[in-house]
Amino acid sequence: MLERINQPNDIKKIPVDQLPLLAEDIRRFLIDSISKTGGHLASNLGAVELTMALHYVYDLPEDKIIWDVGHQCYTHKILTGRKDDFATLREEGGISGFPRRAESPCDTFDGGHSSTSLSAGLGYVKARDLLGRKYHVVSVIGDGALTGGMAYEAINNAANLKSNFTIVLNDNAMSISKNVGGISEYLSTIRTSPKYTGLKDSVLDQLEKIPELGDHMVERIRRTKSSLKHLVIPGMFFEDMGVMYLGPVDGHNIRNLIRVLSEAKRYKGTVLVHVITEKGKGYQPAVSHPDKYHGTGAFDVGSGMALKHSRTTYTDVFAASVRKLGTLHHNLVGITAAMGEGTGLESFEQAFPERFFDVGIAEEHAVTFAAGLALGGMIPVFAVYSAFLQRAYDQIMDDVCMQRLHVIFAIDRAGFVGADGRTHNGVYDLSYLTMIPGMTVLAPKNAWELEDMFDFAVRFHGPVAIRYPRGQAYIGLKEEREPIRYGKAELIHRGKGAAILAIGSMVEFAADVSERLIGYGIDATVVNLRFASPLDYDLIRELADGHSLFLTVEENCRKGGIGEQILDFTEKEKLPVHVEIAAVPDRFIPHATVESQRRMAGLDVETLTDRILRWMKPDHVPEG
Ligand SMILES: Cc1ncc(C[n+]2csc(CCOP(=O)(O)OP(=O)(O)O)c2C)c(N)n1
Ligand SMILES: CC(=O)[C@@H](O)[C@H](O)COP(=O)(O)O
Ligand SMILES: [Mg+2]
Repeated sequence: MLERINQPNDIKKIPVDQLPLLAEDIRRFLIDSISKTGGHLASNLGAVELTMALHYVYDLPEDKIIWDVGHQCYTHKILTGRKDDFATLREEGGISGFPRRAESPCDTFDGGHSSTSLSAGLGYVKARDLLGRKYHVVSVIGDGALTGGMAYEAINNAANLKSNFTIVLNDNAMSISKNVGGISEYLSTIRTSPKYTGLKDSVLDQLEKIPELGDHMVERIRRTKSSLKHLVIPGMFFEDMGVMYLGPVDGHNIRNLIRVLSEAKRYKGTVLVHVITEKGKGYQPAVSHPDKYHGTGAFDVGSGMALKHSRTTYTDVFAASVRKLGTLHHNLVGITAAMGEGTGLESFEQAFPERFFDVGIAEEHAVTFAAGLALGGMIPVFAVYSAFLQRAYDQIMDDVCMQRLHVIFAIDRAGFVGADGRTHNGVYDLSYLTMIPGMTVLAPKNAWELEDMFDFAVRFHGPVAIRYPRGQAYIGLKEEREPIRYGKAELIHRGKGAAILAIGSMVEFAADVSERLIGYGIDATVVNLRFASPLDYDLIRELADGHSLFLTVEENCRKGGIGEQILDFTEKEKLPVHVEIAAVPDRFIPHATVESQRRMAGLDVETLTDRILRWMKPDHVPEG
């Protein structure tokens, strides 16, 4: 059946009663394909029928389907002619794991970060109406993404709309972990309420009874609900916000989905179709552990076991540290914005459930919530991915830093992240955090230093951020373990001529570069900066004597990074040293392996070595 799908709208040539067979084929394809490349398996398995129904009802690329986050868009990619590209999913030069407008005219909004689809959809709707165009706009949002504040800002803005805007709520009761909070409880009440059952039947019964869907169908349903307002009516929250609610609908019954979506398409106003799906559907290991298969590496389909086993990660080190600190400090609390598993904070949750807060996908709230906790006498640790913290910039600045509050930011995925690509690369935090007055920013060179930095951060008073990369923790330079002192760098090796000033993940590279340089007769100094803010200007000033070259190395963008700050300092102080800056260039680096992304940015041992040789030995001919 899948061989009949080669371009957008091919699905419409398949009779409705055969669509379940196509769904089976798609699921088989997804499991087989993702087991080889890795990817977001469970969310995609759950959204197969929903995506098929959307493609059946709407005309692409004229109509616009906007996927929230976008991690569930694989069936959409298959149905729009990209099936054969799945062998390259999330690989360098291959298709992205998220919708990308550059990849297909059927991708209408680039995804990656959560809770944006309703705002983007409403923007399309307004543009359509103003320009007198006729296409339809559908935003597909998960129950997890619906915990994000932007979604409500958009719903608020969509009130009283007089033209069609369809929101599909794909509710599987899961974020990455189990969805939590008030909205999740509300949705669960709708799903399970006995009062709802009768009403659900009546919605579908009415649709079933009408052979040709009447124009006024939705209005009739709305009137019926209004007259029953004194009961607990499913979706009344949305209705009260001015959004027509349809559902809940079984998200694996394609025929019903097509009928309800066709009806929603006719409605003049904002309509929300509440679709119930099962995350991981069709693959038992993913149904049993949707969190583990939310995003996965390559795995064996038979056993469900991962093909690669990673060694201790920085996330593991953080998890152990924060748990230990939780035992020592009874006022330490952990906060996550729906990333308990990814950040390792779930280990703290197991030990101290009453001191753990999953606030939903609400990074802005998490930061100001932490500010309140700090003022109330707690030591909050907000564990968050670097790229997602970007959302909460104003809150970090005004609510935490201006009030000099002791909030600890545990910033995971700082640096390149590989397969998720440019939306998830955490290569801006050193710039956006160090420019805030009073913010202390650290980055560890290895596993032990991360532990030491958390000990330091808990004893510190004031806002403090520790950033560390995705993946395996570096276990070299174990013997270099000077105590952490505020604003002080660690001198790993004192040489002469050239000094490499590196931070975090790049200290390992600096050590490798210095070893290579020995072969060229250069005894380079190696500095582990440790603090990005405040920088150790005393040491920098001291090193300017005896070194004609500084190579600064950071896995962060050049603009506003530590390299620029050191260059600025040496110029202001008129220090007799040339500063070479190795940092992420001024462009978005696409998905690839982390090694390759670093190479694209010039952050690899060969390039760094060449940069020093070019300065120290002008006759040097670069390798390759
Ligand atoms: C701003 C932001 N924070 C966190 C994430 C990480 N994240 C990606 S998907 C997801 C869960 C989304 O749940 P839901 O919308 O219900 O989709 P499902 O996976 O259940 O299909 C989270 C927390 C993100 N992409 N963006
Ligand atoms: C879609 C999304 O934002 C997350 O699922 C993300 O892909 C997780 O990344 P990690 O694999 O680094 O936890
Ligand atoms: Mg969900």
